[in-house]
Amino acid sequence: MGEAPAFFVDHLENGQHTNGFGEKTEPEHRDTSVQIGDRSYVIGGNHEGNPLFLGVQIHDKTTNKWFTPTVLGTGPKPCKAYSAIVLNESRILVIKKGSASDDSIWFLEVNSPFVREQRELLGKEVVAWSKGVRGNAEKPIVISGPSGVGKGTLIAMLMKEFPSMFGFSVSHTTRSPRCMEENGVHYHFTDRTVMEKEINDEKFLEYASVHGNLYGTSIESVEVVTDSGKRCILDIDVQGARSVKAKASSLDAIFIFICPPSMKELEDRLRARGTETEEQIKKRLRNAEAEIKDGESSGIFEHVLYNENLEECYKNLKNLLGINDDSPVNGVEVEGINLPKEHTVTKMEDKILIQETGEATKNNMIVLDLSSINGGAPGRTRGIVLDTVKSS
Ligand SMILES: Nc1nc2c(ncn2[C@@H]2O[C@H](COP(=O)(O)OP(=O)(O)O)[C@@H](O)[C@H]2O)c(=O)[nH]1
Ligand SMILES: Nc1ncnc2c1ncn2[C@@H]1O[C@H](COP(=O)(O)OP(=O)(O)O)[C@@H](O)[C@H]1O
Repeated sequence: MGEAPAFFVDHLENGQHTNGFGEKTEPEHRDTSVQIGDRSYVIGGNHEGNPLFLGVQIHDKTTNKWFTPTVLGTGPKPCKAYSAIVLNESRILVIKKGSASDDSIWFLEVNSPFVREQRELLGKEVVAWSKGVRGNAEKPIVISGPSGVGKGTLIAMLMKEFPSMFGFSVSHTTRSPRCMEENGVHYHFTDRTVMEKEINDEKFLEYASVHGNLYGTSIESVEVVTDSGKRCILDIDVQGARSVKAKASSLDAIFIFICPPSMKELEDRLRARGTETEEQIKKRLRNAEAEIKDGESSGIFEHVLYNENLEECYKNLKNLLGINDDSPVNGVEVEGINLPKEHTVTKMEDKILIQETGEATKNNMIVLDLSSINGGAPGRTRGIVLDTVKSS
């Protein structure tokens, strides 16, 4: 603290603070800086010597002092170069150049409500990272698997650990409620005639007859989750998954199939659960063989998880969704934003124009529309709308 890092002295001498967007050019490593009020934020290098964390340093003009703030949230890993631009007095957009497609847009919050609250709480200077994700990138998750494999258990674990991140699409069914099942929470329990009428009225995204009962996902049940800003989880059978996948107008979802370690174990779990009659158990086990075969070989499911050890399977599910133990707050795996390695950045109101540069380019432009961004630290900044404008 107090001592100016060498790179920044250089940078100030270069006088590159014209439009709140700065960049220092060194062959191997580039740092960037932006100015908000009396403060300059330098982004680059490592944070306090940790090679896994991108560094943040602050220079306060009024005191002419340097300091390293406490950095909250899982931030970006260092890379060779960054662009940064001030969005408003509380947020800096940081773009990693040429980095992995799901890791290029970040927000450094320097004076957001969360940062102010933490600053007060901790009694020191605080900034916070939040990863940017595309508005349409948080794909719904379709989970299928035979009865008793553990779908409900895994979904309940996700929802419990990440209540603000995931929402369950509550299906309609004509089967009777089990004890402990609540109408509107586990299922919308309904009559066959009512449900058939609603299916005819196009109120359902998909439906199927499973183990002798009708099950279906109403459009409304998915909308309720999406409107709440959460990522929708659907627990549906293989037929339902197939029809969701087949419809072009349907959900662009991630399809996961859960497999049991063996038929014997599946039977043991179903019996131990004690929610079905002997006849129902037999029917479910008969159907399970075909479901597993379909799940593993139909091409519907991009991911097959084996639920032998529950904790292990849950960990694998979280990994698959991009949530791991190192990033408990930052959420889900999303479709990334592929930024050109060489580019310039310009801000026009709520839009960020990223213009591809360099010899071998076609001068395409990427437009980030930030007018609908939401969320933020702690967690992701969602709602980025991205458009590519190809030069003719
Ligand atoms: N197609 C479809 N299947 C569903 C829906 N809701 C549940 N299912 C499936 O129906 C099957 C039976 O579900 P349930 O009676 O709750 O029994 P469990 O699988 O043993 O918990 C499971 O394979 C569920 O994935 C739905 O809305 N649509
Ligand atoms: N990996 C596991 N090992 C042992 N029992 C499990 C495991 N996963 C789930 N269970 C148990 O198996 C039963 C069926 O799980 P459940 O989540 O109801 O399955 P599904 O929703 O797929 O029908 C439950 O009693 C649950 O506690």
